[in-house]
Amino acid sequence: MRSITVGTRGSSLALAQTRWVVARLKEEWPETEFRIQSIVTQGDRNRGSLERMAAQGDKGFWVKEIEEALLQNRIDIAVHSLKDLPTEQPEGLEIASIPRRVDARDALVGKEGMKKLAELPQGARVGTSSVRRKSFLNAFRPDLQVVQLRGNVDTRLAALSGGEYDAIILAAAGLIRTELRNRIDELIDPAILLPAPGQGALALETRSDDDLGIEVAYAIHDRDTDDRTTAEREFLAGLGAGCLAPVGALATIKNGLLSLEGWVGALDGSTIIQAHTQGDPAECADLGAELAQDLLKRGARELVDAARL
Ligand SMILES: NCc1[nH]cc(CCC(=O)O)c1CC(=O)O
Repeated sequence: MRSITVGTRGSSLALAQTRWVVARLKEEWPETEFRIQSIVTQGDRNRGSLERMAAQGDKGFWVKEIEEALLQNRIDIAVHSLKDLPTEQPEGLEIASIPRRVDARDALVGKEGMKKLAELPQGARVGTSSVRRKSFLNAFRPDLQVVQLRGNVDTRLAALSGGEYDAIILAAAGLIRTELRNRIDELIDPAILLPAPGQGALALETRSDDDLGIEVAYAIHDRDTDDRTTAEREFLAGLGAGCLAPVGALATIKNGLLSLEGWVGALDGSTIIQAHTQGDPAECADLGAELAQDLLKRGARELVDAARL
């Protein structure tokens, strides 16, 4: 029996999404044995210094050790949250497959009586770790107190029960994949808060010369999700930004037409630049790159750079 080792981070979300991937792969390749191996990354070790890493422009802190394990043949397929994966692939590695996206949206989880963003009382304390969500909250509801909230999904929910926050915002996909869908009080309309590029999608990464690993991973590839997230990630790359920038993007495909929304904001919400484009899904990469150029002409670089300082 041939055996494939699938590597991922050790968080409950990483393991849940990897078990999902392996179950799907097993359906396609019943004769193959799959093992799961968890790997500790720099992001897991140094939670407190995430901001410093972002300031230094370090983009790979959730994936570096996992990519080393791939390159050293310790694992054959790596499972990442696509939004954590830098837009440039290291030499010798490639994204072999992007499975079907779950839900790209952000979710609000609130205390009793704090179940909708628009209905939160003045001054409510909202926890989030992301500069994108912070920028948006400051723009949409400047009266709210945006409070730092770090850690994995379980830690964040525990902080909410601990009473430190009135509500928290996190990716819906993370809750759905860890079977906490029932905790979601509101799926925030992307017309209000655009998700992070690639949010809610996974990436299966392999060695570029591993034909077997690529073939195995590709069996669960989803073309629509690939086109959509390619447009979003080219937009992010075109802005010269990474996953810790105040950048939102969401592509949808309807009747054979890809629509892409892009957004960049100042951390304090004082400035927001947004734009929209649409076209043939086959042109997804160009659509993303062009939208980035559009926003750069309107001052987006300054906003991306300001968030780094
Ligand atoms: N940056 C952490 C991270 N990376 C992926 C997810 C959620 C799952 C996804 O977006 O696919 C999360 C947590 C969050 O943003 O709430």
